[in-house]
Amino acid sequence: MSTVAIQHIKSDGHQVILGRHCLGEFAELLSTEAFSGAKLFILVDENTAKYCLPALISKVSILSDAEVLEIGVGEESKSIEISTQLWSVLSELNADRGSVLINLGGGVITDLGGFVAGTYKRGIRFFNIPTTLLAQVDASVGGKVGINHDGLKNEIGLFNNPNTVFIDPDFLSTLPRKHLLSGFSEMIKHGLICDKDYWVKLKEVSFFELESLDESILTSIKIKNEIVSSDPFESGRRKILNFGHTIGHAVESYSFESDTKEVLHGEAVAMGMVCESFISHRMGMLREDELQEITAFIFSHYTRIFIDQLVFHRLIELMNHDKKNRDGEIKMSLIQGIGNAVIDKAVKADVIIDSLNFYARWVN
Ligand SMILES: NC(=O)c1ccc[n+]([C@@H]2O[C@H](COP(=O)([O-])OP(=O)(O)OC[C@H]3O[C@@H](n4cnc5c(N)ncnc54)[C@H](O)[C@@H]3O)[C@@H](O)[C@H]2O)c1
Ligand SMILES: O=C(O)C(=O)C[C@@H](O)[C@H](O)[C@H](O)COP(=O)(O)O
Ligand SMILES: [Zn+2]
Repeated sequence: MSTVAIQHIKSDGHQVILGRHCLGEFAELLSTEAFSGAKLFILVDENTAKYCLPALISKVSILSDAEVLEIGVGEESKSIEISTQLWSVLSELNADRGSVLINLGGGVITDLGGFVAGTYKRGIRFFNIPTTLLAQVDASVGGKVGINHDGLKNEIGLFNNPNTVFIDPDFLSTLPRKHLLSGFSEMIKHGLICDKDYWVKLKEVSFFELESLDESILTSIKIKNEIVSSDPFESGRRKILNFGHTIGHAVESYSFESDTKEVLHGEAVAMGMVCESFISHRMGMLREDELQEITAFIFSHYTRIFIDQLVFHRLIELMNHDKKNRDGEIKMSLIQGIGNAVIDKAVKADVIIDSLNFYARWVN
């Protein structure tokens, strides 16, 4: 959109509103009868408190009276301990069923905040104001909320939609490049699973002029929104959004328990997409040249994550916990050519090991 007019995208019973200046609509909404007298709470982490909260309050002045709940930065905060602390603080501050939680941050804040809002007193209203690329194009939309548990990603959670999602790409101006790239990985996924033209366009994206990203942010939100609206509770088609995640989540979970340096969600998904493209090729669904095209593009943006061959079996153990599995088999979402995903494909451990070796040894 290289700063297109504000977009209103209808979702499952709520709206996603996108655009620079869209927060003016949030200010209007909060001054309506539906929110009159409601106690307002804003959930932030240390970075969004510093980089995003002042801008939010200056654009939505009613929020200057809101209670700010600040948590530590990073994936570790997506935990039952932090959830418990937030439930307690809400209770101490007399939050009632009419109260409202505003999640201002990346995917950690929107996943955790949506979970806390959905469970506190059996559910209070909440808004998402995503401030990372990853949360703007993926995490804030679709209603999957939750926390990690026993070292497993998103093991506990709900489907719980916000009242409205307000996406202002201006927030991205302070986001470090590694987090921009992490979000870009989910955009690549959107192209690979259902839009070949978009995949081709993404090859031209520049991170030096952030405004040039706006058009792609809109495309990604439309893709994600269309998929989740067609299958909100992931009984079938929605599983295509999990392409790259069977292996990606196992790598992230492994990074929690090992000395490996922290692996960001999008980085792990980028690795997962290379491996799962290899598996798609091995199963006769993806041509060799397409596999090479995907792999070369991903390696041109992301450095290789090193995982010792000796722990490949541990990754398989972690994959045995994936939510898509059935009948004791690892079930993956794969691609049948670029732009076309398929679901529920049973994949044997030896093929997964081969894909991890392909990733570890790939050279252009
Ligand atoms: N629910 C879903 O559908 C869904 C989809 C994709 C990912 N996720 C989840 O999202 C999480 C990852 O989200 P993320 O990548 O946004 O991580 P994050 O929330 O940890 O944010 C990344 C970093 O950016 C900082 N930050 C946020 N906004 C900023 C800004 N505007 N300027 C400067 N710094 C800023 C944060 O403090 C953090 O350090 C993972 O837990 C993943 O599982 C959920
Ligand atoms: O919205 C979805 O559906 C997704 O799968 C989007 C993913 O990018 C996201 O990482 C999601 O949180 C994964 O969910 P999970 O069910 O595999 O835990
Ligand atoms: Zn993801």
